[in-house]
Amino acid sequence: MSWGYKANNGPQKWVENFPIADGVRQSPIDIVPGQASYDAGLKPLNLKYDPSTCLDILNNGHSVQVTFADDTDSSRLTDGPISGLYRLKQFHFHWGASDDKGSEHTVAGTKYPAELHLVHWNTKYASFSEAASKPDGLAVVGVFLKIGGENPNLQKLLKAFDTIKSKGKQTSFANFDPSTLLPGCLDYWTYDGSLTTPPLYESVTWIVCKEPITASSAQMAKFRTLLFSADGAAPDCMVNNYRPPQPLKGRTVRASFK
Ligand SMILES: NS(=O)(=O)c1cc(F)ccc1F
Ligand SMILES: [Zn+2]
Repeated sequence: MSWGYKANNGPQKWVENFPIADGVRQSPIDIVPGQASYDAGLKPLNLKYDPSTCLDILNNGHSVQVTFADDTDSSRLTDGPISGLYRLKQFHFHWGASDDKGSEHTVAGTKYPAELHLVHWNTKYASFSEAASKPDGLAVVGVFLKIGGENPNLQKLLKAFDTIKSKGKQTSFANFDPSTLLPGCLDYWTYDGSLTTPPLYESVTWIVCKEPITASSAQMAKFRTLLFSADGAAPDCMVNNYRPPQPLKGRTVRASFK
């Protein structure tokens, strides 16, 4: 049986097939603002996304993912805590069964209803796959979602959900600008971490935005209509697809803001 988020295949069991689950730089973590160190040397994030690189939207059985053409530098991240240029590969979300949980990172123990991850890979490597296992291979920008007014930019994604309800479904998805999902203020926390799903590679420079974006409770309910299960199998709601916070193990969390 493959990994998932249930009692019999979830985060507490992943270590059996992926021993790095007990590693020294695992993600997510609880971010405690009072314990983060302000680093004046941290640059502002420089994100430039080209909507024409948006390819498709997919239910991969663990999340909903929007994939981008990454054969050029036209959608990329530079500056911030990283050196070099990292290309956008995909973004996806993690969310709960109810509005009181769902994010992977937490802030002084606070869970948000969802978390967006924008996944970028270091162009010093030849591809995402090659970069994914290197200590400086990936940079993931995390954005919290909180309950508020309806988010019109999220609406474009949600409209596609009916056609990708079950695992393995995908559909073309063009001209979406992921920068419309970023908060106005790009203050961030950063630390060295890992993928939050198997294979849990310790290859991620995490960049977690302090300011959340909003989603309405109805929009959050739409995420919960997606299925972990494939067409024809017993329907299994895609909810609680988040890993809980992991031990800091001596790591420092830096803040780009005072
Ligand atoms: N949740 S994550 O951003 O750490 C992540 C990104 C990937 F590209 C692959 C696996 C992952 F778990
Ligand atoms: Zn993620």
